Amino acid sequence: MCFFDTKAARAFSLQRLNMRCVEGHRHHWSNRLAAFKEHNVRFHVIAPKQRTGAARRLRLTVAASLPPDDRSDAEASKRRAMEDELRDPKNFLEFFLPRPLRLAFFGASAASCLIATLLTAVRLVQSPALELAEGTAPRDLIVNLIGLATFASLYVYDQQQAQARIERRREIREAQIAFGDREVFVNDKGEKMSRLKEVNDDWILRRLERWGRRDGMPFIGPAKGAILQQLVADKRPLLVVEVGTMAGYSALLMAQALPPGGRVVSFEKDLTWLLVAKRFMWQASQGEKNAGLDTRVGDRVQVEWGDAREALPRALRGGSDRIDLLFLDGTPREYLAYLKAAEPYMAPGALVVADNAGVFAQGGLRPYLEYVRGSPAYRSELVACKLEWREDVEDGIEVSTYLGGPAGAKEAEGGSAREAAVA
Ligand SMILES: C[S@@+](CC[C@H](N)C(=O)[O-])C[C@H]1O[C@@H](n2cnc3c(N)ncnc32)[C@H](O)[C@@H]1O
Repeated sequence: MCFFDTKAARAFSLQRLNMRCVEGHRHHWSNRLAAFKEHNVRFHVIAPKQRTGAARRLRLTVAASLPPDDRSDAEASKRRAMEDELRDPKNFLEFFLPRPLRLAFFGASAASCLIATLLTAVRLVQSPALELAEGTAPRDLIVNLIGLATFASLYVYDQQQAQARIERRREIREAQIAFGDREVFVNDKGEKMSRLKEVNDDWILRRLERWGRRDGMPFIGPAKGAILQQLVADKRPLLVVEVGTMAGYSALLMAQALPPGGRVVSFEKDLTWLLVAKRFMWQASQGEKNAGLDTRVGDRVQVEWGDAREALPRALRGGSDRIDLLFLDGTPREYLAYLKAAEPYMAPGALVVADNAGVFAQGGLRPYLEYVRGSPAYRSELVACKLEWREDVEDGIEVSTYLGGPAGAKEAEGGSAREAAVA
């Protein structure tokens, strides 16, 4: 069982942002814990919903042992029914009157109406004149027939609803397997099962990719992201500075590829994105995968609030750390200003990576590109690639090697220092 840091959750307004990790329902903790445990359901407590006296409701995400579709043995179907029952309640009534009780009630009521209808019919057949004269039998017959129809319909409706929910869950499971959030495994009884993967940095990246693809978010995307990750892995920087965090997608990608002791300092001027990114970094540090690491992946990213043109020098001034890799992904026409602000803090040989050097080459990025391509302090080249989420739009990443200040520039003129700086 894994409890998230509820204090940190509140700090980043998780309840308000209400972006749930995985599918789940709220259940009354004390009533449901034993049953969940019995059925091997794992909890991730995200945040307390509210605390009113003894009634403490918790938001749960369920990494449950969901049964597969092809199991037919009695024990498995019993477990499936129980799990469905535990997860089904949607309102007060359903919570206190679970489906087996509801079905028993509807079934018994329908049966009693049927019996009463038959008895009344027998009475009518045996002595029709008497019953018709008294007038009670026809009335009883109608009342019982209405009761029979009502309870039988409720019974069938409830069954159909249950089937529909089971079907919907199956579709959700299949979708989760397809986009990689759920894994299929065979348990020790030889049964094929599926379970949600743990929430960690990979999980967050998959989620951000889905979000980015669906809504066309300007995250760097998996194709350019792979190039960026490779640059980080090859360069092995101890200090990466990023301008433009947004949700933290590129920051996480770089953090995954850092050498031991490496960190990413990422600047974001928009407060909402800052909070969103901090939240994702916190989530990206969860899971068993991260527990085994010296520094959890999300913890390697430090998100700073402010316009990078002022915040960057402010953050680095006075420190001895030098930037080994600078990733520019803020406002295109400001790239040159970011670079100028970072230059005094860059280590010779540092890499400067600028996103969207293809789509904005003749627009906002022009002064920046002219600078890095024309300055003797840089060796620069365009790595051509497609725009994020688009196969039909050409883009590129400008990768520039900073050869140092005036000294670097002089060596650059000599030519041989370039190779040394790159190496
Ligand atoms: C293209 S998005 C960054 C995407 C992110 N790097 C990724 O790949 O996931 C640009 C972000 O830069 C931020 N930004 C723009 N100008 C900035 C500045 N001067 N300082 C800090 N952040 C800035 C914007 O608020 C926006 O969130």
